[in-house]
Amino acid sequence: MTTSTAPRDTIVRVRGIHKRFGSLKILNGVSLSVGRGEVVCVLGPSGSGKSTLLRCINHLEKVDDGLVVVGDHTIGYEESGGVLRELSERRVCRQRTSVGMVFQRFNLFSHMTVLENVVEAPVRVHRRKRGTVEREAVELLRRVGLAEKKDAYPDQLSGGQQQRVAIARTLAMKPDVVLFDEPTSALDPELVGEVLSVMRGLAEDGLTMIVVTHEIGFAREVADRVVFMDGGVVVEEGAPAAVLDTPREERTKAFLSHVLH
Ligand SMILES: Nc1ncnc2c1ncn2[C@@H]1O[C@H](COP(=O)(O)OP(=O)(O)OP(=O)(O)O)[C@@H](O)[C@H]1O
Repeated sequence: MTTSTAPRDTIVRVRGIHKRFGSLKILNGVSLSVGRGEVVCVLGPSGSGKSTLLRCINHLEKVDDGLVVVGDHTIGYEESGGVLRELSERRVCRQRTSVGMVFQRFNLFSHMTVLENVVEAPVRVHRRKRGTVEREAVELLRRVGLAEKKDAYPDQLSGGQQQRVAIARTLAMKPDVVLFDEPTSALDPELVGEVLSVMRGLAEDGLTMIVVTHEIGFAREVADRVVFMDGGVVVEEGAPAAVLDTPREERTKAFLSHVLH
């Protein structure tokens, strides 16, 4: 958490995005700005569109309307002569590397060691030198507390350890922002704490994070801002204490009383 009150550069701008699946409207004009180094936790009931929002931010889903700007890039588009043109899938893939994503299911490559899992994408996608990437990967594994497991295979690790490797793998791409989609929901309860503790450390180190979570305690403690979504819109947002302890909107109150009791 950042205690400074100085204004921060905005790194992510989500502008009025709409997304439907068939006749179902899932996002109905969501806007969100995230400052560099800011931690934003997104809360809301099941089906409110939280995962879809993250998937639209990194263009895993294409929006029907609206724009997502990360740093200098309008995700999925390039500007030429004041006109936005859609990028080819190959170029979107490269652009997408500025937006890291940690999923509920970590899907590590089972035939690769922990170190190989972390090194694979920077070498393949960014075509960086393996030696340099390996040194950085060991440092990242140290950061998530798993340097001693670098030669292990995923099935030799607990779920919590695999998720920590997945976090290191995401960081290895040096993203401008990391999206976490319920990163602890698939874990046994006793393994949740170790992943949240790694995420808390990354927040303290100044990583820009958007975290969809049901962990209200984490949101209260680590978030700079909490965003409450329902029905595909942002219902309320603000400092964690304001949204969680003195919510203004009835829908936020109803959700919190349901999850906290
Ligand atoms: N690819 C898809 N095709 C059709 N419907 C989808 C697709 N992806 C999501 N949906 C639907 O969109 C709605 C919102 O889903 P989303 O996963 O964004 O919600 P959520 O707020 O993250 O919920 P949860 O907390 O349960 O993960 C759900 O009703 C879901 O079934």
